[in-house]
Amino acid sequence: MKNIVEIKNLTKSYPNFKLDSINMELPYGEIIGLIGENGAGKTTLISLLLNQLHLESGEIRIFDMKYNKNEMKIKQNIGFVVDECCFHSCLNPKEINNIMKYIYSKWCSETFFKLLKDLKISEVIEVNEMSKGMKKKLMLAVALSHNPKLLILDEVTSGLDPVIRDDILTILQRSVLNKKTTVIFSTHITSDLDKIADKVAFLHKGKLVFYEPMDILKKKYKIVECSKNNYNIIKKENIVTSYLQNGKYHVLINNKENISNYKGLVDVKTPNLDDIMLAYIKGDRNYDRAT
Ligand SMILES: Nc1ncnc2c1ncn2[C@@H]1O[C@H](COP(=O)(O)OP(=O)(O)OP(=O)(O)O)[C@@H](O)[C@H]1O
Repeated sequence: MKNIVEIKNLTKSYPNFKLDSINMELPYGEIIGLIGENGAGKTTLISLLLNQLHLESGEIRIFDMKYNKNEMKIKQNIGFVVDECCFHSCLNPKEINNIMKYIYSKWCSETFFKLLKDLKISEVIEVNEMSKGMKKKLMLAVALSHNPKLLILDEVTSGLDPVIRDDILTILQRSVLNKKTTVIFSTHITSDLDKIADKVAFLHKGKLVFYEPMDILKKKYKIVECSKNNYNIIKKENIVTSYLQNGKYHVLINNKENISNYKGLVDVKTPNLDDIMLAYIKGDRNYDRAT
């Protein structure tokens, strides 16, 4: 099997939200970033991948297995970090190590204590004495200490200072290179993805807008800023989405458009992930979109 995870037509509904027919394949040894505005469905998708929520329809296969009969086998090979710290507040890392030895067959105390040292977490501080960032780092150390094939991380770098964030990104990259681990992580810090992601999945209102390799994304779009008159000279079939802000049109176009035709009439730049997300989200809100 060439994919570590296969998601087919995955759907989950709440009264005011639907994660809608998600299809994704996660290959071995890649880092996949999951982006989207607040409430887009990232945590819902991650919870489904961890079998913390029941899916309504569709299928998830991990290591070519489904959860219904193989939960233990699958979970032995997954490391995860979720938003809520899942350890009892009275425990310290030394005690957590003693518990994890019995939970994970491939648990490695040496790796765990080395990671705690690298991440500057004391072995004897109790969870209730830890800051939010320290709890995140503890969860990451646990997630990485049983040699997982798949890491599922919900906002692992949020609330952490830039130095620790950089250390974590390096640890993740190393893990992928050395062990062919696959990482899927949700984040609002798109610059972290610029540094390490192989692919990016963008969720918007429960739908997967795109799931693309980073290098292709970088070549696929341009952002054009222009007046309304000049907006009208851009070929409509090449406009992906657009919005009006501060009297200027911001237009996400696909790279087929020959921008040199409009020299001097529009400002053109290569968008980063934030620009692409903003264009989709604001364009969708119909901020006085040009017609
Ligand atoms: N238990 C629940 N009951 C009803 N609605 C829910 C429940 N959990 C999540 N939702 C709704 O599902 C939608 C998606 O939430 P989710 O937490 O997956 O978004 P997210 O992309 O992770 O957002 P954020 O970036 O803010 O963490 C939201 O509209 C949320 O209100």
